Parts: sequence; C-alpha cells; structure tokens
Amino acid sequence: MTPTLESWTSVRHRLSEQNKILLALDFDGTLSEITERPEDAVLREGNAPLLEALGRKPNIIIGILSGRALNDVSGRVGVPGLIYGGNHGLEIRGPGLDYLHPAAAAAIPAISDAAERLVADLADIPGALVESKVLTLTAHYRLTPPQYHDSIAMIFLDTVGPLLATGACRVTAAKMAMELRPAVDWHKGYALEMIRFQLASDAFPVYFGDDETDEDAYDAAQSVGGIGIYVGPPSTETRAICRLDSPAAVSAALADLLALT
Ligand SMILES: O=P(O)(O)OC[C@H]1O[C@H](O[C@H]2O[C@H](CO)[C@@H](O)[C@H](O)[C@H]2O)[C@H](O)[C@@H](O)[C@@H]1O
Repeated sequence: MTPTLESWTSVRHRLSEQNKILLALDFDGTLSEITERPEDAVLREGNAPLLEALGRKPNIIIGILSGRALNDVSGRVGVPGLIYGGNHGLEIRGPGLDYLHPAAAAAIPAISDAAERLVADLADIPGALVESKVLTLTAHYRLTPPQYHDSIAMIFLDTVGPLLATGACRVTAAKMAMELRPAVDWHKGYALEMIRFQLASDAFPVYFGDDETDEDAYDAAQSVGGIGIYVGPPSTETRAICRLDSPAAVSAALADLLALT
C-alpha cells in the first residue's frame, strides 16, 4: 500500500489558487464505471455537463487520455471542444492539436494482422475478447473463468511473439487485459507533456486515472509541481499523490472544481 500525501480538500485548495489548469482524465474506471464488456462502458451520468461547463471556463483546458482508440473514446465522451488522446496518447486531436505518432503509424499492418490471428487463436477460450484499436490491440479476459487465465496469457504471447522478437511491438498490462503496442517510447505521460507544451505551458496539470498505464501521467503532472489522482482502493500501489475511491468520487470532484473555478 502506498500512503498518498494529499487529501482532495488540500488538492482543491491548491487548484483554487491556480491561474490556469490543465485538467486531464482517463476514461475507463475514471469517467466511466468498469463494465464486464468494453463496449458497454459509458460516461457516468452528469459528467458530460460537468465537462462541458468546465471546458467553457477560459482558464481550464481539458484533455481525455485513454487506452481506447481516439474515435472510440471521443464518441463515448461526446463533449466537443476537448482534447482527446487515444491509444495511450499515440493519437491526439482537439482544438490546436492534431498528432499521430509517426512510428506508431508504421506498425498498423502488424497490429492489425496480430489482431486477426488472436481472434482465431483465442476462439476456444471462453469469454476472451480481442479489441482491435488500429494502433494497438487489447485481449480482454474479464469474462474468462480464472482457470483459463494462464492459457490466455500463453496463447497471447505465443501469437505476438514474432513481433516482440523483431522489436516491432511491446506488451503491456491493463485491468484484466493484455495489450500489444508498437515498441515506441511513448505513453500517457508524454502525451500529457505534449498537450501542456503545445497548448498550455503555464497551466497547472492535474491528472485523474485508475490503471497502471496512468502512472506515467501522474509522474508527468507531478514532475512540474502538478497533481496525480489515483482512482481506486487504498490497497493499490500508486505514485499519485492523491486518491479518490471511485468514478463517483471523480464526478463529485469535477463538480467541486466547477464551483471553485
Ligand atoms: O486508459 P483507459 O481509458 O482507462 O483505457 C484502458 C482500457 O480500458 C478499456 O478496458 C478496461 O475497461 C473495460 C470497460 O470497463 C473493462 O471491461 C476492461 O476489463 C478494462 O481493461 C478498453 O477496452 C481498453 O481498450 C483500454 O486500453
């Protein structure tokens, strides 16, 4: 267990003192509840008007950084005028920003081929789902009975093995899922830095997330004096300096932020 250093009360006080804020958030498990099937995840009720109202504030820039494909996450959030980063920041779009990681684009054929092979290779594993996201892919096992978890990992690694051996791709973990990404040194932390550098270099960054892949974004925010906020139980190790219990607490924090800015 990691002791978090700051309460939301202290964070909200620090936020109230800032001239400009870069408010960045993850989607699954942060703005939406975790669902058994990835396609069932929706923005929590009430978050759309909160994000709209916060986005209208002249001193707040909002970025959504997700492991989902950009079109998928922007469609699920559905609030215009925000910065959306998909595939862990490999693609970023919004007012004043249109970015696609060049090396990631080169890996598209390999990722798409791996997704097709995984669908076939995992066909006999109950509950296994393959989410093809063009620049990356995810093999989900949330619906797979525990006795198959070792098999799914072995099949996944066997199928993508040649791409790992050539150095073209790398494997990362997500909640009840394994992901295949291009082997480029890029993650949500770099994406957060890019948004800040391009659009709001004087803004105070605060990042909300719930998964392993969000740790890089907490680091990026905190390295310039900002705040990382982990969403989840206190038993999880995190480098974020603040913790909130759940996506419901995130919604409450957004409402609080709207009231104080
Ligand atoms: O960075 P995020 O926006 O949190 O995306 C991370 C992954 O989220 C999704 O999978 C996770 O959420 C699903 C829906 O709640 C859940 O069923 C799954 O077990 C989780 O891993 C998404 O499907 C992935 O593509 C993202 O990489």
